[in-house]
Amino acid sequence: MKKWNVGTRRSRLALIQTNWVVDRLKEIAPEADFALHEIVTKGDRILDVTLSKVGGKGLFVKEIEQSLYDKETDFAVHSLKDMPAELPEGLVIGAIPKRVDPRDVLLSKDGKTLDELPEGAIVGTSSLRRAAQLMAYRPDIQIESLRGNIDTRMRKLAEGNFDGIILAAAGLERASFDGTISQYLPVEISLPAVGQGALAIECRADDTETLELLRQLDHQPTRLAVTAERSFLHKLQGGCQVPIGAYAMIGEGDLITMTGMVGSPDGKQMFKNTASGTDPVALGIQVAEALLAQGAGEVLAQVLRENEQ
Ligand SMILES: NCc1[nH]cc(CCC(=O)O)c1CC(=O)O
Repeated sequence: MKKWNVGTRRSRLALIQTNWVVDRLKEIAPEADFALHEIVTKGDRILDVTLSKVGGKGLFVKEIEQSLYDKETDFAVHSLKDMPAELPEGLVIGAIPKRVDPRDVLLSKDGKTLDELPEGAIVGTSSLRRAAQLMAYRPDIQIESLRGNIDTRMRKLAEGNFDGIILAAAGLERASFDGTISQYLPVEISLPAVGQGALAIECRADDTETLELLRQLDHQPTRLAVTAERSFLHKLQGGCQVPIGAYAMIGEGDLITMTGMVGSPDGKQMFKNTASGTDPVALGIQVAEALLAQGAGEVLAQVLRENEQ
C-alpha cells in the first residue's frame, strides 16, 4: 500500500487545512495511506516581533521545504499567501484547491462595523497591507501590532486590548470561527493579500506519482487567478513584509480581471490599478508596471529600507 508523508505546520489552522486536503485525497485514492509530519517553522517560533521586522520571505515554509528535499515528506500543505512569489529549485505547487472567501474581516467589540468604530479606535494587525488600507479609509484609527495564531488574536480582542482586529475570513471559516465576524471588508476597502483564501500543495518537481495524485485536487480558475496575483507580486519583488495586495477574478471565457495595490504603511499614498487579460503572468506584470509608472516603486523602496533598520 502506498504511503504518503505529508508536511504541515502545527497550528490549529494548519492542521485543519492539512486534514481537509488528506480527506479529499482519501476520496480520490481510498487505498492509500497518509502520515502527517508536524513541522515547526521560524515564523511559528518568533512570535514577539512584528513580522515585517523578522525579515526574509517564506518564514512559514522554509523548514517544510527542507523536509521535501530530504524526502522525509512527499508533499506539504500551505496557505498560499505564506508562499514567496518564487519557489526554490526543484519544488512546485502540485495542486491549488478551490479558493474560499478571500476577504479580510473585522472582529470588533459588540459587533461594530468599521464605520461604527469610535473616533481614534485601536485596531490590531501586524500586516502592513491591512494597516495601510485601514488608515487610508479611516485616518483616525490607531493601529497596534497583533501577532500569534487565530486563537491568540481572538483572545487579545476578548481581553479588551483592542476595539477591533483584522483577520482573513478564510482562516476563521476553516476553523469554524466565522460566527465571530463583525464585518466582511469589501475588497474596495481592503484588497486581500496575494493568494489569500487559497491553499497550495507543494511537492518535488520530479515526483510524478505525487504530482498525478495532487493534480486531481487542482482547481483551474483558482490557479489562473492566483498565478496572476503571484506574477504581480513577483514583478514587485514583494513578500509578506510590504503593503501589497491583489485580487483576481475569473469571468467568462477565462478572462482574468485583477486589481493590484501598493500603499505606504501610513496609508497616505495608495496606488491601484485594474486590468483584464487571458494570460495570467502577463496580466500580473501589466498591473505591476502600471503601479510602478504611478510611482509605487519609490514607496516600496522606502518600506524595504525601513525594514532593514
Ligand atoms: N498571515 C498568516 C496567515 N496565513 C494564512 C492565513 C489564513 C488565511 C488564508 O488561508 O489565506 C493567515 C491568518 C490571517 O491572515 O488572518
